[in-house]
Amino acid sequence: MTVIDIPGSKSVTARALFLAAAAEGTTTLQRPLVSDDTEGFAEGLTALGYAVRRETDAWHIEGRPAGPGADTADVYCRDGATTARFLPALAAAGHGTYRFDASAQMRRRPLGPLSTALRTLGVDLRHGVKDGHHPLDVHARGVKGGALTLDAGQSSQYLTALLMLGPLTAEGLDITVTDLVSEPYVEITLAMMRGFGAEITREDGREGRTYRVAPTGYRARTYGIEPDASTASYFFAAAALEPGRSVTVPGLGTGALQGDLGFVDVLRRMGADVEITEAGTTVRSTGTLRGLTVNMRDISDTMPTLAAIAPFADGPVRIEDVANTRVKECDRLDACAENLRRLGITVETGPDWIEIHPGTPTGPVEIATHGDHRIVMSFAVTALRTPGITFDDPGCVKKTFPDFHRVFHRYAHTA
Ligand SMILES: O=C(O)C1=C[C@@H](OP(=O)(O)O)[C@@H](O)[C@H](O)C1
Ligand SMILES: C=C(OP(=O)(O)O)C(=O)O
Repeated sequence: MTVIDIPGSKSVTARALFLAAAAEGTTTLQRPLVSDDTEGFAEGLTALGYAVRRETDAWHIEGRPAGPGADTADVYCRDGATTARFLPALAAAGHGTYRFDASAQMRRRPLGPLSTALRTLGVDLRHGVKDGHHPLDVHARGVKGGALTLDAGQSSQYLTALLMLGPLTAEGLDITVTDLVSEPYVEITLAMMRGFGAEITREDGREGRTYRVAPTGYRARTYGIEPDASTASYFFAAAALEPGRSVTVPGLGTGALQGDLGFVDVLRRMGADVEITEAGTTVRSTGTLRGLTVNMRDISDTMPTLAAIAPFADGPVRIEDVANTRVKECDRLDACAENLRRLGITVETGPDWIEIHPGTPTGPVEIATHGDHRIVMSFAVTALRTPGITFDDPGCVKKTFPDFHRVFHRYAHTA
């Protein structure tokens, strides 16, 4: 049995940074993820005039309930969509003029429905180059609140940004959602907001579901960040793939917030032995890997993980309802298909699905990563059983797991 210590959750760290910045008092985050995305988020907060003090295993943030300390700021969001989508909402609650920009990769990713929603709330928000994309300018004068309707069918992050803004408005916010992907991420948001003192109720009506967020503000606290479930998926997949192996991830158990831990249920359906306790999760290979059809709308960050082990299953693996993976760091359906085909595997794709047929991936092949950390980490799992796999940009794992190659190599070479 191999025990793997997985770094902190990106999604939990990003939310915790937002909530801490907006809270009354000083918050300590224990075991935050230290990676390009979360360092970019913390730097964004610093640019906006928040005091963030970083120690090795703890980050301390002085909250500013009235909003950013800076009157003007240039915020560079790097590749991080949590930074690029959450921070403009935080800034909107203050008073000042803020410019947000991002990497070329993030500039390509949409945020139109979030911009429209913020404008509906009276925020003066202007796009610099292309409507619905970074860069953007926010002229913030506080947000009164009110009601709005949101289509979060492309990204749940629009909803998370607005929900987290809710307690900072003068009168509260009612958000009616007509469509929603990645719903478990919204559950993380709600649980964490409540943990920082927010009050939210939910009503399901004919037009959609409405979240009512009260204008309570947030309270500072000490908050422990759980390990990243999407990162853990590579190790769980590796364990399921290789007869005789098992992986235990401590700290990701029955109380985990992240929906992506549900990836182990997919592995269980494929034949792996899975045990989830309060203390952590263990996946063991049974020597069987069955094909299946699976809807991954809720856990689509783990779609590439499954695609990368799919050829080793005894029948086709069909992954459905993952259209939004086309607007991530790259078009992940196309990137998975392209690389699997280069490895000699038969693959079909549609607008929101991919079907992968059994086969023996064959190198040498240089994986086209498209600068996407998940393409690298997923095909590193394929490489356990495929000699000759290399990557055109192995370093892009820094987005969420800078130490991935060392940790994965050590896993691969310990029995
Ligand atoms: O809110 C979050 O922390 C995230 C939500 C998901 O995005 P979408 O809602 O855009 O699918 C997920 O893919 C992303 O990695 C992190
Ligand atoms: C899609 C991802 O990141 P984000 O949307 O937070 O940039 C991811 O980490 O897979």
